[in-house]
Amino acid sequence: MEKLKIRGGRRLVGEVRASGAKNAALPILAASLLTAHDLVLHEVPDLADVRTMLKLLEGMGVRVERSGSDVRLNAGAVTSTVAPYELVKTMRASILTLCPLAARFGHARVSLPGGCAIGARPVDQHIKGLEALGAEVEIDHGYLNVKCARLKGTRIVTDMVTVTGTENLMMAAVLAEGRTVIENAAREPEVTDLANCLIAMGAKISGAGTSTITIDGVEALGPAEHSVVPDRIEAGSFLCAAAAAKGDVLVTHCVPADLEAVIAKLREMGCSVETGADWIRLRMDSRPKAIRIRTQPHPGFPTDMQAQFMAVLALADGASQVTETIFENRFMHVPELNRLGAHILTDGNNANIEGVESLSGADVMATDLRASASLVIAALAASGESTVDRLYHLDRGYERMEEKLRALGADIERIRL
Ligand SMILES: CC(=O)N[C@H]1[C@@H](OP(=O)(O)OP(=O)(O)OC[C@H]2O[C@@H](n3ccc(=O)[nH]c3=O)[C@H](O)[C@@H]2O)O[C@H](CO)[C@@H](O)[C@@H]1O
Ligand SMILES: C=C(OP(=O)(O)O)C(=O)O
Repeated sequence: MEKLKIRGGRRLVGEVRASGAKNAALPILAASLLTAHDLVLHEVPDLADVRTMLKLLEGMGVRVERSGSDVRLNAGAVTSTVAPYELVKTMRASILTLCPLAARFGHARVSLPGGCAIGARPVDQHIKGLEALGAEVEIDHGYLNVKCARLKGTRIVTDMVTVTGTENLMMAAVLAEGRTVIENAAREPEVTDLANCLIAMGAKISGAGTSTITIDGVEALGPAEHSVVPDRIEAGSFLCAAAAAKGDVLVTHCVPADLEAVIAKLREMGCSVETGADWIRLRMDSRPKAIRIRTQPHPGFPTDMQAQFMAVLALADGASQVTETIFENRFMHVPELNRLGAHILTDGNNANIEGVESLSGADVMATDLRASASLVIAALAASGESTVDRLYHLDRGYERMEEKLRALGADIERIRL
């Protein structure tokens, strides 16, 4: 068992580089199934979720060569179109293999991901869209079974904005016959990054990054090389760490335009934030101001930053309100933040945060990926020692987080029990 031991109260000063984005790397790795040719990727972060996706693809017969953050994939000799429960249960993003498999091979058997800590997270929009493209989808024994001839382009309007839903359907449509239009599409930068990779493979896609994506299907895709976009959520997490613990931190290898809503809220809290072409510098020396946050699909404030902001707002001068509109159960960090001395009350999807002057170290437990980052941030700002348990959540989505924080002056170490 591994835990993080953090002695808080140190200012964070220095430079930290964001890794490639988990949420872009995962769909792009799945996109390798769409071609018999090599897909060469750069900036693939070394994360538990990436390792799970590579294991899933290898299990299907995809050849994977990995060297640091470079990965070469070849799905020229796929032997299985099954995504087994044992892997899917550890990573919901496994559902992203569903549409590439159906589009290229005409069949797939993918375990239903099921609910998770932050909410029920159904995949009905993925299924509905794939059916509209002409596939037959059946559920048996917890698996989605898909059969289809060549998919046929159509107009799809999703009931809500869904990120992996948009990505999955875009991957189905690239090999379909004719034109597909996805309305109410997610506009997240990771959707655009996947589209850019697919375009490099020979797909015909326009409108990615807007709510209408148009795809003209092609018969086959070719080889490509692509660099995964920087992780805006990791970058934002380091900015929150500096806002909570105080200091002067420069985050490099990031896209400030992808973090507009986050930067606006950091400024509203009183942080000094400067940006350049691919960097963000945050300076903070005072107590944060209390603010209101409402999570929204991109370009609104991201749900994946909600927990980390709550750690900062726990220390604000005054009362803040956070409303979570995307996931029904994404406040599990609240009782743990309260163990560190925060005063947070939740009521449905609202959290009221009565700012306190200081937090104090405690033993806390991570419940999901961003909740773990939130606890690390709070512990960095707290006086005394904290431990953060259940690190496998953190390791799903942060590459060498403790090393990167140590380089900024944090007193943090991973302990093995
Ligand atoms: C791997 C990845 O990229 N994960 C991100 C992705 O998750 P993910 O793609 O799973 O999240 P969605 O955008 O699909 O979910 C948005 C909302 O739609 C609902 N929904 C979604 C699909 C569906 O078929 N039916 C349905 O009801 C979900 O339960 C949720 O309430 O976007 C989320 C929202 O920005 C982020 O928090 C996750 O980090
Ligand atoms: C919720 C997240 O990931 P996933 O969709 O993989 O659970 C996340 O990245 O914050």
